[in-house]
Amino acid sequence: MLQTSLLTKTFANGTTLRFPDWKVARGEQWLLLGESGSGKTTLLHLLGGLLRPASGRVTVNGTDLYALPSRTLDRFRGRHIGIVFQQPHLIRSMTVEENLLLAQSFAGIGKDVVRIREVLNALDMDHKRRAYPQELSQGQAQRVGIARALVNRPALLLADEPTSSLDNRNADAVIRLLSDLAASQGSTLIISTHDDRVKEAFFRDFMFELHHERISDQLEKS
Ligand SMILES: Nc1ncnc2c1ncn2[C@@H]1O[C@H](COP(=O)(O)OP(=O)(O)OP(=O)(O)O)[C@@H](O)[C@H]1O
Repeated sequence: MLQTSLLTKTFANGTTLRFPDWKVARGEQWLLLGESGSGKTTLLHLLGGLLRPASGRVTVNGTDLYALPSRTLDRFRGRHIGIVFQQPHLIRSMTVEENLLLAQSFAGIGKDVVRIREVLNALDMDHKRRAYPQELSQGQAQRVGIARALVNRPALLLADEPTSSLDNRNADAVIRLLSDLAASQGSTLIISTHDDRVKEAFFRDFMFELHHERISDQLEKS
């Protein structure tokens, strides 16, 4: 369902990152590993249609992302790709529910409050749907970020260091939720991390490892 070929990214200062090809099948759960600066965030942004590559291709469900005009790409991302960022970046003047309604509206999907409540319930956050982001704990805000990524039932769910600001208990809960929710709705999941807690939780799954500026190793644990 996800395929990259000959991907490179060049930044304004001339830094070029090169990524070998990667194929991910529908419903698989992967960890993207690598030390700080190895390119994990860059690769996730390329996969999520957020960062145009200098060359190469990203195909999601048969669609060549960067061949789409930018407005069509935005709509495609809203419908098919959910992204959990390191910090949830919720809109502070909007309640939890309004933040999720906005995600539906960006995807061109009509208001579906039933779906919003279903996702919030799954994350044990329904009681906070009328709360504003600044009234939430870090762990709660991160769960709203996950709800926003899941609300449109994305085929592809990308999470960039989702546990970096969380304590052990919350980190554990977030990983379990991401994994269970992705599995229950058939989403493909990719989590970037250098967090050992995540590696331990994902010992049965696939790993793609980045070393400095290139992905040099692909491991499959059984
Ligand atoms: N906008 C930019 N301009 C120039 N160089 C950049 C830019 N963004 C990233 N880089 C460089 O690209 C490399 C990869 O960065 P990236 O943020 O993708 O790494 P990472 O593996 O996600 O790191 P971390 O785990 O610290 O978040 C780094 O060497 C970084 O300095």
